[in-house]
Amino acid sequence: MAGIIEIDDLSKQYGSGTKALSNVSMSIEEGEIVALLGPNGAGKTTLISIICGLVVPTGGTVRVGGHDIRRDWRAARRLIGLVPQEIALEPFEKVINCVRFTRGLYGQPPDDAYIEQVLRSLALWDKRNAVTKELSGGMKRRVLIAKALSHRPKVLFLDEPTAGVDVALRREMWQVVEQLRRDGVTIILTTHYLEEAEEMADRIGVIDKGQLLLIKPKAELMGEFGRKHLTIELDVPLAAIPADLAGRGLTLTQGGRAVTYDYDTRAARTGIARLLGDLAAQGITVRDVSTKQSSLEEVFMSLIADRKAEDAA
Ligand SMILES: Nc1ncnc2c1ncn2[C@@H]1O[C@H](COP(=O)(O)OP(=O)(O)OP(=O)(O)O)[C@@H](O)[C@H]1O
Repeated sequence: MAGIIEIDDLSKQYGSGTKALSNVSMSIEEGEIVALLGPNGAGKTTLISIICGLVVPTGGTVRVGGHDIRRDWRAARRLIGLVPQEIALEPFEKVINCVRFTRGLYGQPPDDAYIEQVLRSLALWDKRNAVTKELSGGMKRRVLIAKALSHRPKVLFLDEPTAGVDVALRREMWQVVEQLRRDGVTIILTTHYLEEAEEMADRIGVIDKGQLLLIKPKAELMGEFGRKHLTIELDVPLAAIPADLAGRGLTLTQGGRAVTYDYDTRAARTGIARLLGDLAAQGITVRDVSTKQSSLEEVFMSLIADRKAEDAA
């Protein structure tokens, strides 16, 4: 079955000559949350802007709900809401009017019952008559979401929804997104916060230099690229890794009181049993062991670093 968004062989070269996207294809299912990650200038905003009809592609096609975004742009755009990164609100307008106007701009008839539902779901109903300049940063962002939802889109784009906001506000935003997921809205978000993607996304796409490096379910990505770190706490501190254990990828940490060992979770043999045996053979006694899964941040950094190494070769 075709996804709610079907992107096929999409490319964009700006007039300046910059190739911002190269042959990107992906399919997004209804109800999914997809996080797009990539360094600055990777092409994420260009991709979102093309789908939302703000930038014209130089090649390829995009369909939203089966509608081609160029030939059938009106129908495609009706299905889309965009929450931009920058907060731009009319400062002296009441919250409820901002949302009503946006709905009108989409050519939709007034529907105050629906707008009430949206404002309530975003915990803005009590603030409906406040002018936007009186709102906190977190509330303003929620007004942007309310505006983007005002015409009942099926797909919501969030461009760096929590850029520059504090941890408490970020968590609040995650809860809003979780609520939208429960309402069945398909969400595509860009973020520089890896923990955000790890927290919210079903699938993660990594874009670098205009190319989609991969798009995978989060769990699969972590399993495939993830490594585990084993920390072995020692009874007696070591001054150095014994010569017999050199070349085994061990690092002395905690001022010699621990040894860390990185291993591939997919490997047939992790080497842990052998390592513990070899430590015992050296007369090194172990106080405790613990393991830690590498974070998405580490996975992402290693992906981008591999690309840089390939480019340099
Ligand atoms: N209107 C434009 N005209 C010319 N070049 C542009 C334009 N918009 C973006 N670019 C270039 O296209 C490339 C991709 O930019 P884009 O904004 O899509 O990246 P991004 O992944 O969203 O970056 P960031 O994370 O910094 O927002 C960059 O090299 C950028 O300089």
